Amino acid sequence: MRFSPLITDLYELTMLAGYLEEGMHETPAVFDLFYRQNPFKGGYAVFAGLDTALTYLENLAFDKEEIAYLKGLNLFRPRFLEFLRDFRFRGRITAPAEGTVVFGNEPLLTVEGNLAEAQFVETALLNIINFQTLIATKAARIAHAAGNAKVIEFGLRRAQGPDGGSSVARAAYIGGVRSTSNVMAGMQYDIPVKGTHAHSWIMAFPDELTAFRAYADVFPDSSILLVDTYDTLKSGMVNAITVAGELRAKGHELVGVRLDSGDLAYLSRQARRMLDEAGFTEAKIVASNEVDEYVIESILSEGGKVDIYGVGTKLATGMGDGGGALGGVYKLVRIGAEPKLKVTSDIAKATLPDRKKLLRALSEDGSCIMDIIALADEKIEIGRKVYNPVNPLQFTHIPTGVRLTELRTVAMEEGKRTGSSSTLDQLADRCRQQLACLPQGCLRFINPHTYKVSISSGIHDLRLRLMEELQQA
Ligand SMILES: Nc1ncnc2c1ncn2[C@@H]1O[C@H](COP(=O)(O)OP(=O)(O)OP(=O)(O)O)[C@@H](O)[C@H]1O
Ligand SMILES: O=P(O)(O)OC[C@H]1O[C@H](OP(=O)(O)OP(=O)(O)O)[C@H](O)[C@@H]1O
Ligand SMILES: O=C(O)c1cccnc1
Repeated sequence: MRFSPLITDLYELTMLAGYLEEGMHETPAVFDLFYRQNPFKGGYAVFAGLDTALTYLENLAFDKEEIAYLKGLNLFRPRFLEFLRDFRFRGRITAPAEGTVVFGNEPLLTVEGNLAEAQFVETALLNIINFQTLIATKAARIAHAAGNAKVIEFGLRRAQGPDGGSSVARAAYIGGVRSTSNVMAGMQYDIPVKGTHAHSWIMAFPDELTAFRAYADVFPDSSILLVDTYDTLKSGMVNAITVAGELRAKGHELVGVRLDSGDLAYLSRQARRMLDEAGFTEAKIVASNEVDEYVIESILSEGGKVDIYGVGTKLATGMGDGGGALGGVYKLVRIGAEPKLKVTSDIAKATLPDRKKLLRALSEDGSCIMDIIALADEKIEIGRKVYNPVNPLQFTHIPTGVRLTELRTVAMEEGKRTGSSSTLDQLADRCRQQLACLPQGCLRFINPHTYKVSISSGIHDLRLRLMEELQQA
């Protein structure tokens, strides 16, 4: 799939033209992509979007029409337009695998290349990684709340445009949502497609029973009937059970019913009772209507009997406190041989300089203990002093008995992928396994436990030295 290189902010192009004029375009540079606060005021994020980002980078090239369009802006010199003809990304990408659980301040993607290519890809990489990571995280929260119940993604109609809808389905799958109603995403990413029918199907027929019978006739082995058009318990459930009986008499089974309004806890309990009493113990109950992780928790706390949640708007738009968008940023951390620091009066916003590695300390049973951000060539040993990245007065030591693993690998070298893509199932499995290894409190929605992310003494000392140098300058 080709992404146009014009999927960018104008300033990436003006800076690129400027670097060319200044003769800086070939200077080696390193950028880190990271976010500061976990989305949804939650305890973690699920990294997603890498494969999409690599596809973008691998195919990055301006075609004739795009260059002609830029020429028509009367902004750029001919030499720059000429330069764009052979412009490609030939750098290195270091990143965690998709589905990895990550935290604020951790370098996610590190982009190394010449200043021209490494700067230019900022906007597109942020667009891809911010959105998919946000949605994978929301999906993981919803799937966690749902427990043994399954979740179908119903969000296309409320997603941020048709392409946003496809990214939603992909990222939601990584986060633990098992299927989508989005047929294009099904074809593109081999995600199982699932669905029921709308209220308009019922309204198009003279009455509800006739509508149910007609649907069941066409789909005798895959009907989920929407029971809330008139009255869920007095009409919808009664008619659905009639049709379930008729189907069984012909050797078929009703797959289930869908509730789309009212108190989903109460209605699902009643619907379950009615289905069971009529002998349809295997028929599933699907619940939809502005469902999110909080609604699911509430339904479960009241003994709701939902087998499958259909989740649309709140998943597809990453809605929620601290949601809506992931605030990932892209910062220069090294240029030429010099580590770089962006300082503000707020140390929490000062960037972490230089090329880094990201380590995770695991206990013997694989539980996550803490993450450590260190300089790429720094030796990190058990017992070493490490610092809180936003409050260097707080420090701790890497505990004994842990095993340190590198969370990131080189995913692209000289503009080419270093390995083949994983399947979405492998990415979703990784996410599930990693969430199971987090401290339990990180998964809770209200005031989650803050997972410890520390910086090494190497980064700490380098940051202090650079800050002092800047103050003296
Ligand atoms: N047991 C429950 N616990 C918490 N929230 C619930 C429960 N049951 C339903 N909800 C949520 O309450 C809200 C119900 O909203 P509202 O009352 O506007 O819908 P409705 O009138 O039932 O349906 P509609 O307006 O779509 O016909 C939805 O967001 C739904 O997800
Ligand atoms: O509520 P969401 O999580 O976004 O899930 C998708 C919703 O989309 C459909 O109805 P739509 O909202 O189009 O109309 P309706 O609810 O008024 O029938 C469906 O019936 C769900 O209610
Ligand atoms: O198949 C469904 O029931 C469905 C699909 C999209 C949105 N709401 C419901």
